[in-house]
Amino acid sequence: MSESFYPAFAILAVDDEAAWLRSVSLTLERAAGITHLLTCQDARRVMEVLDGNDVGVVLLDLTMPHLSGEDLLGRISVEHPDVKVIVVSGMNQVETAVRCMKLGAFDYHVKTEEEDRLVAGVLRAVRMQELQRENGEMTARFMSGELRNPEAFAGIVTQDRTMLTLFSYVEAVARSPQPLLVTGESGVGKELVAGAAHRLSGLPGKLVAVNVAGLDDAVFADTLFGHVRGAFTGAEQPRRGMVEEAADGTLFLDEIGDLSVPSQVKLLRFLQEGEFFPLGSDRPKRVKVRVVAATHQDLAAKERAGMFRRDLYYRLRTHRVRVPPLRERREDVPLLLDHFLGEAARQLGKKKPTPPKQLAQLLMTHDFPGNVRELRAMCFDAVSRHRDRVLSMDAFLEAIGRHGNGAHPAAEEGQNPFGVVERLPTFDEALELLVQEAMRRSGGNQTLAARLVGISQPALSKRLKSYRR
Ligand SMILES: Nc1ncnc2c1ncn2[C@@H]1O[C@H](COP(=O)(O)OP(=O)(O)OP(=O)(O)O)[C@@H](O)[C@H]1O
Repeated sequence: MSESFYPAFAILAVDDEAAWLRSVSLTLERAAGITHLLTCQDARRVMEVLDGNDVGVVLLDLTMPHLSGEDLLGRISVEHPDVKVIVVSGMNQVETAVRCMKLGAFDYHVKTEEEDRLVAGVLRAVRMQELQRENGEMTARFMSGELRNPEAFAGIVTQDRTMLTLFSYVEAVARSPQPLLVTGESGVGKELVAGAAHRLSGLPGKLVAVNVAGLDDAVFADTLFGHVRGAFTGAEQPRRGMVEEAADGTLFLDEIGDLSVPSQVKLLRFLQEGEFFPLGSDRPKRVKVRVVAATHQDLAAKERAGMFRRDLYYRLRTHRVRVPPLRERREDVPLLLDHFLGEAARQLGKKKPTPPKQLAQLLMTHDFPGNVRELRAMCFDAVSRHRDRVLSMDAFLEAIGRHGNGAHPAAEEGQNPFGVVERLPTFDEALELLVQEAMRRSGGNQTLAARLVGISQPALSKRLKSYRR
């Protein structure tokens, strides 16, 4: 069975009339892209089909020879309670509808109603089934605490518990067709998470990344949806958009918080309908792509401020993860340091340098506003300057502003830390507090504590001794 069948489970249509089965199959495929459909004309075979296939939704006729739809509904509710049954009856009778709902039907439709309503009902049942499955899978994954495919995260170096829980979540929702929203500060590794989500999705198509920041609406539409020949002056050739490039794969929309409001409308329409119009064309195209969106912005705040459409926001955050900043997982710093020193040495054709013992400890005291990207850049800079066997701390000290050059960043920003203190400490008290904090941050390492506050180790040691007296 092709991977691109939608949805992941089958929809079983049961009716003794072959013409209705044909018509409903065509309608569901055309209007909702549903291609994973089984049909059954003989009511007596339905339980056997359910036992032998992964069926999530059943469309059930009520009046059939041999076995009534109501009897079947009762059996399905008992033997396959997770399956959503939509009764599609020839009769518009309230009493029958009420009886069916009591027997466990998910929904009740009448054959003569407009087909849009049935399609919407089927999509509701599909979504409900998907959510139920995702929920079950996530619970199982969290309970076991194990990753089924740890290799999908191999490029993401971490030992942090929050990150490992995030991996379990991403794995659990990876096969969902619904969007995944990845938030977190710049440089935390959001793009790496998107890559893992794609690898785990099992989708046969490509991962296509588009940075939507700064795209005006026309460029956004052209980039995503492409154009036909002659769509605008200069459009001499038709061009496929990124959505088509990502068909049966993943479309990664980076910096989604910067999307203009008109472009938000276009994206929402595509997410809701699964179809789009290339520029200059009035023929809709339909493709299946999984959307993963990322932003370093606070989308909830943007939504509250009216700068991000609420409907799109809720659609995008169906599944969501927040990648924590590096300062919230400082124990990752030594691992990442080792990883990037190795990577930098390989790329620069050098032998991997040995870092001084205190380096990791020093870096763990830094807040890394630029997160993992900042640490990576520091390592590359240090390795490119490196000559001797042991790596010099200087490049790192410079990068984190501890080299005695220039003022402390807090002072530069006009935020003197003593500004908030009611009673100013005396000079000696302030020094003692500073030394204590440096010792705390350096984990009791005097050499490192001395570097943090810009004095020599013997001078620090002398002060410590004087405090003990
Ligand atoms: N845990 C990690 N292990 C190894 N490399 C990482 C890790 N996290 C981030 N990186 C590396 O750091 C750099 C920044 O990561 P990435 O581009 O994924 O961040 P981002 O959150 O998408 O940033 P932005 O918001 O600026 O787009 C990349 O070179 C990436 O490979």
